[in-house]
Amino acid sequence: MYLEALALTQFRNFAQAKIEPGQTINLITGDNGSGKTSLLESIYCLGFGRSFRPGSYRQLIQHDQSRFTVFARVVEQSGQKHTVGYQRDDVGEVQLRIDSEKEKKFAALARMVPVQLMTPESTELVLGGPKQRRQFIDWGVFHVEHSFYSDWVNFSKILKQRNSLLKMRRFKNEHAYWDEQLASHGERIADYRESYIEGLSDYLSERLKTFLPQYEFTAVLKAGWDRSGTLLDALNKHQEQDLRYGHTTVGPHKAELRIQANGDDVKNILSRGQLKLLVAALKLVQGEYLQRQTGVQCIYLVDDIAAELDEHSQKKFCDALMASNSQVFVSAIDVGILAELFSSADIKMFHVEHGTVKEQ
Ligand SMILES: Nc1ncnc2c1ncn2[C@@H]1O[C@H](COP(=O)(O)OP(=O)(O)OP(=O)(O)O)[C@@H](O)[C@H]1O
Repeated sequence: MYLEALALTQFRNFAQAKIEPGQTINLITGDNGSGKTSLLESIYCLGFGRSFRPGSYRQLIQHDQSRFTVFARVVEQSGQKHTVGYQRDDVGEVQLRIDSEKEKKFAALARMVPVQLMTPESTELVLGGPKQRRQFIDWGVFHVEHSFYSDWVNFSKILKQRNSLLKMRRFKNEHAYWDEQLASHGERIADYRESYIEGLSDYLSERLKTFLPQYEFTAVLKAGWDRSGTLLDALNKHQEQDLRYGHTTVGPHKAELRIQANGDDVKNILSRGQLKLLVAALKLVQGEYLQRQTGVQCIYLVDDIAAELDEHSQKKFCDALMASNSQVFVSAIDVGILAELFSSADIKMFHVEHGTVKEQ
């Protein structure tokens, strides 16, 4: 899929802005503080319902205004078009629209706008805690396996209930009911994740052979409990411990994806630039896998491509972005080397200046 039109109202420093992006490479240029990242952020909001930058949603609303709106016309692989709209006001009220109809669930919008983001901070995916990697896997599973979402929502609700009972030490009487529910959703979540990582692994190995050929990579998924037994058994076994800690210590919410290079944690072995290339590989293959499994193409948002990548690495990354045939939005201060890197692509250029954007 791709965005045929994007319109922002009172979003960050944009009072009103409209663009008609190209189907492949879109270069967004402008000085520091002009609004390049904000433009990418607005697209990200359609896919995630929140920003990738720290702070509250209120910071997305233009100063002295009371709401922001992001609107897009989405073209599916089949050629079918839909309009999607996301509005949020300063008291947190959210209005979602798909084809002018009100929509209650953000997941419906997210499904229509699969977005992958690369920023200089994206290395947190491998340097940060396991939650980042669980979110990475879950993005993929959510878009590939549609029944995952209801298991995930139910699991999260029950986990919250179970944890509050554990905290109040009122767990014992009710535990059988909660544990059975939690275990059945949890087992399914683990199965989905396992088969997703299994499917993704071949694509990842291939991509890493080009990106970082000097290393042998492995990606091992730990389910969050010992899967030689059931989750129900693990919950029973850890009940004393859970009561002591006041929360559930086993289950898919404790899953971890361990990525190693030459048998060592990538954190210990790769340079900053190599880590960025690894993360680029992870994000690219998620898009590739999504397309293979569902026929849907995701949108790549790339903020400041040059940061920490040498020219050789930038070329590998840009070549892979072009080969994906997906819609890509790349921000940079000036066109500089980007025009050369993307010279074989059909490029559309936009220039941002003080919250206004013009096609060039
Ligand atoms: N809610 C808001 N209302 C109005 N202006 C805002 C709001 N939030 C941020 N800004 C301003 O919007 C401008 C654009 O920021 P943005 O991060 O998008 O710039 P950029 O072009 O990506 O800059 P850089 O090249 O430095 O990364 C900044 O000057 C910022 O102060």
